[in-house]
Amino acid sequence: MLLGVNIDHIAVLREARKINDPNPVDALGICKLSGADQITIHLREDRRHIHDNDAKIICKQSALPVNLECSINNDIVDIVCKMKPSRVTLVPENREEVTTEGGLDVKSNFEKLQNVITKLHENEIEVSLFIDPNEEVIELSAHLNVEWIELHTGSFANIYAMLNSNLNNSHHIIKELELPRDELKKKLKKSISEIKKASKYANKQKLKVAAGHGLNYQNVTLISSIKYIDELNIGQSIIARSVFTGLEKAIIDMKELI
Ligand SMILES: CC(=O)[C@@H](O)[C@H](O)COP(=O)(O)O
Ligand SMILES: NCC(=O)COP(=O)(O)O
Repeated sequence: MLLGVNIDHIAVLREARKINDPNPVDALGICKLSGADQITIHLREDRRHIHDNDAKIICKQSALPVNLECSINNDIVDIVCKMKPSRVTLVPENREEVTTEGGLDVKSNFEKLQNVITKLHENEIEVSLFIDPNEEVIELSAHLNVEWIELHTGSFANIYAMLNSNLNNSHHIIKELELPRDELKKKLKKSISEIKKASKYANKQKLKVAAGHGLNYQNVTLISSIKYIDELNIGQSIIARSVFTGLEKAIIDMKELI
C-alpha cells in the first residue's frame, strides 16, 4: 500500500507565526528518504497554510509524485494546471471549516466537474475525487473518467477517536458523538463496513482507490487492511508525531504500520 505524506501541516506551523520557518519544501528530501511514495498538499482558496509559491516549488523540486488537492473553482484549477503536479485531487471547500468536512457533491457539480476534469487531463494531470464512501457517488465518479477516487475517512476517524482516545475528555470533544460506548462501537463497525464496500465497488469500476483524513498510528490498520485500497494520504498525525520523533522516524513508523 502506498503512502502519500500530506505536508500542509508544516505550513500550518509556519503560518501560525507568519514567518518563513518551518518550510514545507525542506520536508521533500526527508519524505523521499523515509520511504514515502507521494507528497500531498492542499492549495486552499484562502491560502491558510500552503501558498502558491510553496506549491510551485514543491511541484518543481519533488523527486516524489505530487498530489495537489484543490477546490473546483476555475481560478484555482487554472493555477494548479500551470504547476503540473502528477495528480490533482478535487475536494470540497467551505470557508468556515477547520478542515475538509465531507466529500465532494459530485451529483450537483457534475457538469462543472466534467469541464474541470477535461482541463486537467488536457494538461496531462491525473485526477482524483475526494468523496464519501457511497456507491452512487462512486458510480458518478466513474462516469467522469477520473483515474482515482479518495475515500474520506474523517467520519470513521472521529468515531474511533471518541471511542478509543481521550478526545471525549478534552475541549475538542465532538458533541454529536457524545454517545454511549455501545452505540459508538456500532457506528464504528458501520463506518468501516461502508469504507470496505465502497472500496470494493470502486475497484470493480476500475478506479484506483485512495483513502485519507484523520488517519493516525492508532486507527490506520483498520483501513490499511482493506485490500481494495491502493494508497493512504496522511498528514496531521505524521507531522504531529514528528514534533517528538523527527519526520524521518514518523514516516518510517507509519509505513511499517500500513
Ligand atoms: C482534503 C484533505 O483531507 C486534506 O487537505 C487534509 O485534511 C489537510 O488539509 P486541511 O487541514 O486544510 O483540511
Ligand atoms: N486527503 C487526506 C490528507 O491529505 C491527509 O489528511 P490528514 O491526515 O491531514 O487528516
